[in-house]
Amino acid sequence: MSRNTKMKQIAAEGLDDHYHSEDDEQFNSEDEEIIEDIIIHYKNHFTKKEVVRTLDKYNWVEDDVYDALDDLKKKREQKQNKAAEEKKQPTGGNNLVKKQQNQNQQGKSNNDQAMQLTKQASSTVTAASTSGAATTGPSDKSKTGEYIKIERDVVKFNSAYPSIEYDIEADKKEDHVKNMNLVIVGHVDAGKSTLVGHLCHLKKVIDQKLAHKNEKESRNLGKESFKFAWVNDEFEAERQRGITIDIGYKVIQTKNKNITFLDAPGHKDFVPNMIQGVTQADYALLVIEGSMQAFERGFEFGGQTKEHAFLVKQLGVQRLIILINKMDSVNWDRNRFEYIKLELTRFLTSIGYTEDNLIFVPISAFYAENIVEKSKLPEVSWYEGKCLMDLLDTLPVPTRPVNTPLRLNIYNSYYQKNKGLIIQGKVEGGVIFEKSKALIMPQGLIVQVKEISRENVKVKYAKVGENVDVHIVHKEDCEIRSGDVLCSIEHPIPISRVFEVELSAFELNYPILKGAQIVMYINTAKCPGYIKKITAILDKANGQIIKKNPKCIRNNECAIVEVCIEKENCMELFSNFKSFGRVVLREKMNTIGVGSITKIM
Ligand SMILES: Nc1nc2c(ncn2[C@@H]2O[C@H](COP(=O)(O)OP(=O)(O)OP(=O)(O)O)[C@@H](O)[C@H]2O)c(=O)[nH]1
Repeated sequence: MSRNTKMKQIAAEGLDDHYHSEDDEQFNSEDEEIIEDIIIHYKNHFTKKEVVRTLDKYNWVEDDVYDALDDLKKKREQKQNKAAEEKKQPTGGNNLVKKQQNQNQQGKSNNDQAMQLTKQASSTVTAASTSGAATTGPSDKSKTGEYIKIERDVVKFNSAYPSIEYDIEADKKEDHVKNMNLVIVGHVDAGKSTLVGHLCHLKKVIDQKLAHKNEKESRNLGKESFKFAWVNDEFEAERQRGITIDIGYKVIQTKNKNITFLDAPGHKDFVPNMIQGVTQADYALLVIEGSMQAFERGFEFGGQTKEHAFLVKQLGVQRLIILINKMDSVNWDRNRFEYIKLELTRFLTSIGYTEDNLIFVPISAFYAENIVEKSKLPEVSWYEGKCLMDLLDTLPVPTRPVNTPLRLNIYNSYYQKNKGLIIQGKVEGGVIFEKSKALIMPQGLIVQVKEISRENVKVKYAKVGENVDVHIVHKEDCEIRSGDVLCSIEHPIPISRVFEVELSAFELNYPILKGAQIVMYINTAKCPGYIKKITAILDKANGQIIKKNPKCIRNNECAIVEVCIEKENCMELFSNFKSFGRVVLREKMNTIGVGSITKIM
C-alpha cells in the first residue's frame, strides 16, 4: 500500500495524528521513491524532512506538493536574491553575460549596444574548464544551474576543433542499432502523410483502435481519403485544412534499421517547419504527384517541388529517393512515369545532384503498391526496381562525426511534472552521456544530464545522428527555444550576431540590397536580421571573385555577404559542423537563398 493510500485510510479513520515526524516513520519502497524523486527534482533546495512534512500536509497528493514546494522555493529565492543584491559589489565580467542574457530575453537589444558588449568580452570559458573531455563526465568545478561566463574568442571560433576520443565501446552491452533519419518532402497534397500513415498501419506502429477511429471520423466528415494522413496530421487545424502544418515523427523498423520518418509540410507557408525536418535528415524522399496536371502544378513556378528539392540539397542531403505517387490515378502509365523522371532528372542535376544519387520509384501510397512489397499488379510489371522499404533497407547509414565535441540540436523542450525538463533533439556531433554535465547555449547554463532515452528506452549515452529525449535537472528560469544547443562545456558552440556567409540567391523577385531585412535560419533557429555588407559576387563555377563591393545580388548569383542578426545565436563554421554552418535566407515567406557560414565575427 502506498503512503498516499495509507494516509487517506488513516484520515478516514480519524487518526490524523498517527504520524508525528520523519524520525519515527517507516516508509515503504514506493514512498521512498516518491520522496527521492522530489528531492532530486529540487536538488539542494529542501531536506528530506521538509519534503516529508509537505507530503503529509497535502495528503501525498503529489501535484499539490509540487505546487507548494514551487511556491516555497520561489519565496526563498526571492529572499536570497534580495539579500544578495544588498550585499553585492559591482563587478565586470559575469554581469556582462547576465546583461546580454537580459537583453536577449527582453528582446530590447539595440544592435550597437550588443556589438559593444560582444567586443568587450575577453577570451575563454572560465567557470567551465575541466581537466578531461567535459562531454564524457561531470566537471567538478562547474556547478549545475550556474550561468557561466562565456567569453568570445573569434580566433577559436574560426579554427578547427581537436579530435576527441570517447570511451563508448566500454559499454558493450548497449546495442546501438542502426538509425536513419528520412525526411519526406514535396508539393502540397502529393501524398506524404498518406504514405507515412499507411506505412504505420502496415507495420503495426499504430494501435488498431486508433486506425479505426481515424477511419470512422474521417468518413463522418466526408474526408475518408485522409484516413491514413490523419495518423500524422493529429491537430484539428491540420485535419480541417487537410494539410500538414508541423513535422510528424514516426519510427518504423526494417530488417536492419530503425528509420525515423519526418513528415514535412508541403504548403508554402510552412517551409520553416519543413527546413526543421530536413536539418535532421540523412536522406530525403521527394514525393511527386503523378496524376495529370498535378506534377506540372507542383513543378512550375510557385509550386513547392523545386524549392523543396533545392533546400534539401543545400541543407546537405545528397541522396534523394523520388516517389512518383498516385500512379493508380494514371493507370500506372509507364510513359507518364518516364516523362516525370526525365523532367525531374534534368532539374535535379542542374542544381547539383548526381544521377547516381537519384532513385525513382512508382508508387501508390493510398493502395500501398510498391511500398512494403513489390507490387503484384500486372499494370506495374514494367517496373523492375525494389519496393520502397527494401530500398531503404539497403541504403548505407551515413558516417557521422563522433570524434567532435558534443553538439545536440534542441528542437523541442517541455516540462514534465515530477520529472523536470525534457529536451528533445538530435545529436549532431560527439556523444552525450547520462549523469554528465553539459552546457545550454546561447544561455550559457550548465545542466546535469540525468537520463537519456531513445525511442522511450533509457540509454547510457547517445551518439551523433541519434534523436533523443534528454532529461535534465531542471532550472526554472531557463527559457529554451528550438535552435538552442546542448554542448560540451569544454568546447562550447560559438555564439555571435555577425557572420560571413557564402550565399546562393534563389528565386528572387527583386535584387537583394545592402540593408535588406531578412530572416536567417541557422539549423532550426529562426533569426531575424539584415544584410550588413555585400562583399563580393562569386563565379558559380569556380568560386573566384568577379566583382567586389557590388550594389546588389541578383537572381541565381552567388555572393559573399556579412549578416547581422538581432540576437546572439549558436553557429559554426560550415567547415567545422555542416549542420550548424548552413543557413537559409527567407524574405516575406519566400526562400531567397541558401548559404554556408565562412567566418564568425
Ligand atoms: N488516388 C490516390 N490518392 C492519394 C494517394 N496518396 C494520397 N492520396 C490522396 O491525396 C490527398 C492528399 O494526401 P496527403 O497525404 O494529405 O498529402 P500531403 O502531401 O501529406 O499533403 P501536405 O502535408 O499538406 O503537404 C488525400 O486525399 C489522399 O487520399 C494515392 O496513392 N492515390
